[in-house]
Amino acid sequence: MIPSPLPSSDRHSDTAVVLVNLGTPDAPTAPAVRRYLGEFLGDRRVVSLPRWFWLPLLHGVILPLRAPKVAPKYASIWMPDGSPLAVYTRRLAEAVQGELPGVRVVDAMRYGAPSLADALEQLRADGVARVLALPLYPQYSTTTTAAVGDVLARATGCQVRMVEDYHVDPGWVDAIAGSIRSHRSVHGAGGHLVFSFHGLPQRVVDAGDPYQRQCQAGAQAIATALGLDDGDWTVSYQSRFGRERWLEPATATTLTALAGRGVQDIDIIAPGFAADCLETLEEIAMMLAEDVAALGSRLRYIPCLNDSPAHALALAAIARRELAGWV
Ligand SMILES: C=CC1=C(C)c2cc3[nH]c(cc4nc(cc5[nH]c(cc1n2)c(C)c5CCC(=O)O)C(CCC(=O)O)=C4C)c(C)c3C=C
Ligand SMILES: [Fe+2]
Ligand SMILES: [Fe+2]
Repeated sequence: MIPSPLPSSDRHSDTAVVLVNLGTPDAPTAPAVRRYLGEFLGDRRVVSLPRWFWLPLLHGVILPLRAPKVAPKYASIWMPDGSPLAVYTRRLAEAVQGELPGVRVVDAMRYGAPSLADALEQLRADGVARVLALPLYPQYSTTTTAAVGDVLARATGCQVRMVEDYHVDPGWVDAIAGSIRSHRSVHGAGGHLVFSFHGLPQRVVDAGDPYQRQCQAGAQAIATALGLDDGDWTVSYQSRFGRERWLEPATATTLTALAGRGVQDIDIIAPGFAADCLETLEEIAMMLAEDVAALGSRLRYIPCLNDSPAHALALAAIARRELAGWV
């Protein structure tokens, strides 16, 4: 990875903050989607089926079928500078850099490019001694955050720490609440607010993953900050993949029930995603919005925090606090 040009004070800093996101294809084409999904779904943190069974199925059946189906969806959300997830993550790192002079801030991806392993190697080569990794997953999961930890554990030549989660961090809760408030001040308050989080297999949560508990606690903190009554908001889970049981209720089911109850305007936000991506822009803002419209209601999507100043401030505060305690 070629680091972006930075003021010399930052380039020569002995401390770095790495914002780590999931990753995304580098083009909206079937071969690029296949490469990306192959790396992502090939990680045993994400799919823990026995390798002898899963890898032939993944590469022989799932990827050849899924990549050509998903590539046009990526094409429908692609930005002039690339995949939204990559573009917003890069801009967010620049915004956080603005809040943390004297510390070098870079972005990296767990799967695909710019790869986290390459970023760590580059930082070490540049003489950085301390690296604070901030996975852009507000809620901890063994499927996502721990997979970042796997790469960090292999880093050599510098000290590495990781922020485990920030699901009820006051600055982050305020940033999300502020974004909902300003959306509602422009469009009016919808009849109901849905917090839609990426789903997980129920089996993963049953094995002790704290993800669902953190999603619930975070949504509750945001609802409290907004002064919402219990009946005015719902948590749901989207993006089911595969045949086993995933967390419930499913976002699609929740939206159908709300529209069926006659709720005209439904606001929806996805606080598990730091940056807009396929799962928000295509799945929620396009597909689910169409489904809701067909039932005679309106789904109003509130974007992720992306590279907003409030997001940069919240993440910079988390990083500053971690670095201050690192003596
Ligand atoms: C077993 C499969 C999956 C698990 C477990 C999973 C957990 C998980 N994922 C995110 C965040 C994102 N996922 C994204 C895309 C995506 N996720 C899966 C599967 C699992 N995710 C697939 C197959 C895909 C690709 C799209 C598709 O084929 O439908 C994305 C968006 C990436 C982008 O390029 O825009 C994000 C972000 C979390 C937070 C999470 C566990 C908590
Ligand atoms: Fe996912
Ligand atoms: Fe999806």
